[in-house]
Amino acid sequence: MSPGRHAAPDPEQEQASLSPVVSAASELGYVRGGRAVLDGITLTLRAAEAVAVVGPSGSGKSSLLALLAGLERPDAGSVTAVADGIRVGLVLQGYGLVSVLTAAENVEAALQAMTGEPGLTRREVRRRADAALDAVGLRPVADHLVEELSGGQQQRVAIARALVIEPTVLFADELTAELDHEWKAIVVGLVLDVARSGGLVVLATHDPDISSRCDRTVRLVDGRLT
Ligand SMILES: Nc1ncnc2c1ncn2[C@@H]1O[C@H](COP(=O)(O)OP(=O)(O)OP(=O)(O)O)[C@@H](O)[C@H]1O
Repeated sequence: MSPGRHAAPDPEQEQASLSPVVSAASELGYVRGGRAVLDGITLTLRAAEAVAVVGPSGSGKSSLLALLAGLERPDAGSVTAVADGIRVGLVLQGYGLVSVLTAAENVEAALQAMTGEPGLTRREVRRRADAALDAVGLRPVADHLVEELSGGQQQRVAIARALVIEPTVLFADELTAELDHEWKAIVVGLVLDVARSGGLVVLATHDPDISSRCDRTVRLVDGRLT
């Protein structure tokens, strides 16, 4: 037996073996309607991890995601995106799709908005959009207007739009709220693949099936981490 095999882990060595920090929140405060929606949130998020944000309705999960994604500004503290070249995929409540465009056009728009992909031909954009829609079972309705799709189909378009850019960070709010059991399992697998490929995934969820598949859970109660 090698000497020191049972020695306590060296904290410095443990730190070195952790994945790089992608985003860090420090003492975040967020006030809306005259009350503290989030208070004193300090959180370190690393590459290659899937983090579930759980807590009762109204505890601040969506607000925390919005701050981490840079969609809202904190009233106290800060969010720092540490890694370079972050490509962020978002699946928000309400989805934010353009209802008078087709499913494929919505997904293509995300690719076209991407910087750093010179020489992406029209044909290649469509090919990638079709592949992303195929992964969520929507290839047959790729040319349908979003407003003609069901809620669950619209949710899957939003997921395809987030995944098509091959995100290095993915924030999703109630990712599978409108999906049946079968699609839920498939979509959660696709999203967790982002973390398995070295990305950061942050999922706000009420669903224990989803949080149990994540690497780590952070719990909010009344805007504070518990
Ligand atoms: N713009 C706003 N104005 C007033 N109150 C707000 C605003 N945004 C959020 N809140 C309040 O902040 C609290 C947290 O909301 P948030 O949507 O972040 O919670 P949540 O945990 O995601 O809830 P749910 O699980 O129901 O989606 C709620 O009480 C909400 O009413």
